[in-house]
Amino acid sequence: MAIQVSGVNKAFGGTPVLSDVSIDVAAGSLTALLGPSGGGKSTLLRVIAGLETPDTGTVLISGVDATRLSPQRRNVGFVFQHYAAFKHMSVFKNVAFGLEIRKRPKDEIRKRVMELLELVHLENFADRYPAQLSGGQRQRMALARALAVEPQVLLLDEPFGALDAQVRKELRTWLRRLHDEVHVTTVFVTHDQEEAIEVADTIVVLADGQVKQIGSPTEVYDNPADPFVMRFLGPVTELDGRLVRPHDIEIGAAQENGSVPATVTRIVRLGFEVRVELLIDGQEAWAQVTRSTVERLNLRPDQVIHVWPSPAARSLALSTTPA
Ligand SMILES: Nc1ncnc2c1ncn2[C@@H]1O[C@H](COP(=O)(O)OP(=O)(O)OP(=O)(O)O)[C@@H](O)[C@H]1O
Repeated sequence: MAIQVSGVNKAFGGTPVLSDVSIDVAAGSLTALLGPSGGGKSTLLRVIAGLETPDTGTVLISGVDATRLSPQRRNVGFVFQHYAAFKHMSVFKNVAFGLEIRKRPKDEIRKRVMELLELVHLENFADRYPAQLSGGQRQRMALARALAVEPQVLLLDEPFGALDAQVRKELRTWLRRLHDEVHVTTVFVTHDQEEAIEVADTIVVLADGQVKQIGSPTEVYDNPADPFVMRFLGPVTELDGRLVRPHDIEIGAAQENGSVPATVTRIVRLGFEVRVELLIDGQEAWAQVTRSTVERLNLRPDQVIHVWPSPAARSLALSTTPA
C-alpha cells in the first residue's frame, strides 16, 4: 500500500471532523475522496500531506510511519484549487523551482522540466508568465511543478474546482491520461460525483467525517452501501417504497407483472434522454427513458401508464434512509 490511514480522529475546537477514518490507497492508483461540502475531505487530504496532525491514529506512506513527519519529509506533491504560482517567474522557472532548491545540475533540470512541460502539453509555453495562461493551463503547470520532484504521492484538492464546466471536463480526461502515463499514486478531492466516477479507479465516499463506502466507481454506483451513498452517486427516485435509479424504471401502456399505475405529469427532453415525471399513488417520481420509448408510447401529460423496475434494477429500502 502506498498510503495507509488507520483509525484517524481529528476535531477542531471540540467538533469532530474526522471520526475513526481508515483507508488504504494502493500504489499507483488514482483515488477520489468524494463527499458533500464540510464532510472532511480536505482535512483528510491535509492529514495525509502532513499539514494537519491527527488527534489519534496513524498515517503510513510507503510503509513508513509518517504521522509525525513534516510535509517536506513525506515526499508528497500537492495541487490546490487556487494554485499559488510565482507570478514573477516564467512557466519554466515555476516548474524548475523544486529542482533548483535541491541544487540539481542545470542540464538535468532543463531536460526534466521540458519533459514535464510536454507531459502537460505546455511545451510551447515555457517562456510565458502565469498571468499569460488560462486557468486550465495554470493548473496543468501546477501539476508539472508538483511532479517535478518525483513525489511518491500526489495530492490534489479540487484541482479543477475553480474552472468552468467545459475546461473541467477536458482536464478530467487529461488527468486520467496523465495518470496512465505516470502512474504516481494520486489522491484527489472532489465533491463532483461525475468527476470521481470518470477519473478514479477507487472512490472513498466521505461524509460527516466518516468513510461511508470504499470501492470502484462501478461498485459504489451499482451497490451503494446505504441510501445516502446512492443519492450522492447519482440520480434516484422512489418506486414502491424503494430507492431506484430513474434509468432502472421501465414504462409501458399496459399492466405488467409487478407494475404500478402512474400518471405522467411532465415530459422533459434532454437530447437523447427523456425525463418522464410521474405521480404514483400521490407520490412524485421520475423515469429516465429514451426518446424512442416516448414516441412509441406517444406519451402525453395526464396519460396513465404502468411502471416497474427493470429486471437488473438495483434498489434500496427507504426505511433505512437517515433523517
Ligand atoms: N482549521 C480549521 N479550524 C476549524 N474548523 C475547521 C478547520 N478546517 C476545517 N474545519 C471544519 O471541518 C469541517 C470539514 O472541513 P473540510 O474542509 O475537511 O471539508 P470538505 O469535505 O473538504 O469540504 P469542502 O468541499 O467544502 O472543502 C468543516 O466543518 C470545517 O468548517
